[in-house]
Amino acid sequence: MRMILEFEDVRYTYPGGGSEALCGLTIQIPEGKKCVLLGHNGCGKSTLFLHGNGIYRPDTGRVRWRGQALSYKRRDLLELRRQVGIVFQDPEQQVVASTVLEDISYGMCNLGVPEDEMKERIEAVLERFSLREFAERPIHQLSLGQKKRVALAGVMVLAPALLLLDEPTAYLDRLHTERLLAELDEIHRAGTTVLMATHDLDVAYAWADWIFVMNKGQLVCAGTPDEVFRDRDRLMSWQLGQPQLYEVWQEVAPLIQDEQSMAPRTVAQMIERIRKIGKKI
Ligand SMILES: Nc1ncnc2c1ncn2[C@@H]1O[C@H](COP(=O)(O)OP(=O)(O)OP(=O)(O)O)[C@@H](O)[C@H]1O
Repeated sequence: MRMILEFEDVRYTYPGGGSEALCGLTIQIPEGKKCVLLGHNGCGKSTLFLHGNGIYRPDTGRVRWRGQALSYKRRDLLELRRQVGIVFQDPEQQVVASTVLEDISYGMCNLGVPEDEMKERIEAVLERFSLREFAERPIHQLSLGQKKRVALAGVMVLAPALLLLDEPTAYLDRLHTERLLAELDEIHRAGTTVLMATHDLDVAYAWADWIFVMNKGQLVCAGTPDEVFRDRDRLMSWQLGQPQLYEVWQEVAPLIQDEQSMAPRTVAQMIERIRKIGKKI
């Protein structure tokens, strides 16, 4: 597995912030995966992201992009930020211009993308994120969910190699959560590595193919969803639990004598497995 972004023993304390936010964080983000980052409030997820595109610089330790230690020179940082896109938890932090169109153009203007190419990319992104009808709309007239889409579109228009998303499903209803996950699948299929921080264990379980768990500024676990969610006591010690579907399956599998090692990841998959076994009985 090739690593796209790596942290090696990174320590970071916010100026005047008291205790360390990252306490020797070592993590390797594999290229081409759909990754999820779990961890309780304040364990350092956002701080990791802000180191990932060089907004913050470690006090000690190293961050590597595609095997190379980050350079913090202005020009190198601009290039890094084109490749590592961050979608913040709160779109108000991110969506800065007065209309959707202006906002989506903003990053490309900063990078000096030629006008023709800019137009092409904007068209593609408006289409892809179903934002055409909002293009001329003042941002303040949009709902929170719509602002989140604009923030994602504004990052994706730069075609990053790695997309870091901070709690993208927070405050979204079920339909919009499913729609977002489908869009992230699409983004991933088109070649972008995705790392999503979330508190929603069910979303993590249904969507991720690789999961990281952070606790108190360090990485404490990494693996497939099945590996990570197996040990309930360990998860509880990090103030996490198990996804609902996984918990239900632990009870159901012995009853229907399903011995496959992989648990189902969605309700639809679980129903299919139960039906199959039912037919045999
Ligand atoms: N600007 C700041 N100044 C001082 N301390 C900060 C600042 N931002 C975050 N911290 C502290 O750094 C630690 C890590 O915070 P961070 O926001 O990275 O956690 P998180 O895992 O993203 O949390 P959440 O799940 O609540 O979003 C926390 O103790 C937090 O209080």
